Amino acid sequence: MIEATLCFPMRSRSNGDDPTASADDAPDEVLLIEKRRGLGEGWYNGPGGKLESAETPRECAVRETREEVGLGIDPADLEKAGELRFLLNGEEHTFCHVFRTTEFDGEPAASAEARPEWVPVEDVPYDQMWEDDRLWLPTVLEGETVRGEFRFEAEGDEPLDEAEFVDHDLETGVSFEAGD
Ligand SMILES: Nc1[nH]c(=O)nc2c1ncn2[C@H]1C[C@H](O)[C@@H](COP(=O)(O)OP(=O)(O)OP(=O)(O)O)O1
Repeated sequence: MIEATLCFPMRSRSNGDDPTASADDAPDEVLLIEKRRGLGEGWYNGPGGKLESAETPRECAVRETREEVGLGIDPADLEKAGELRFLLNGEEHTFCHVFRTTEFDGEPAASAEARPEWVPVEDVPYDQMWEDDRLWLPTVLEGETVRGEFRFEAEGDEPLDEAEFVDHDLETGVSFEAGD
């Protein structure tokens, strides 16, 4: 079983040039990446990746976001927003911790792994993402929490991103342990 993370940096568009903007405006843009290699290559997602040994999910999300798009994040500024379990042919394939943050340093820059892009929340390209994302990501981008299980079926040893998405269970408004 793979343990992995996804991180969704968010900002408020109106905090740019708009003189009527206030810092309290709800975040309405999310930083997505076009993934250039690995699982889900060619699709949009948040920065993220697999945990390295002795790393916590928070540390992994911070490291992957720095490596993939160059943003600096304090682990304490990550808000836990979801836990997703991906099953392939009935077996647990990946357990993914989802984080959201509005606090980060720097400007996103492309890397060998990822091309970053700020996207208005209402324009998230769900047709160019994992099929399960449309089920849980809108809730995460609204500031809520999710816990889900997503079942994929494949013939032979096809990877998860070539498998067929068959069904799911999803809960919203879940609580996570402090420090998760
Ligand atoms: N069904 C799914 N929906 C989704 O939105 N993201 C998924 C997903 N299944 C896997 N992921 C994400 C979680 C994690 O961020 C990433 C794992 O992909 P990879 O194994 O290719 O990791 P990386 O490309 O980051 O590789 P490393 O840098 O070697 O860790 O894919």
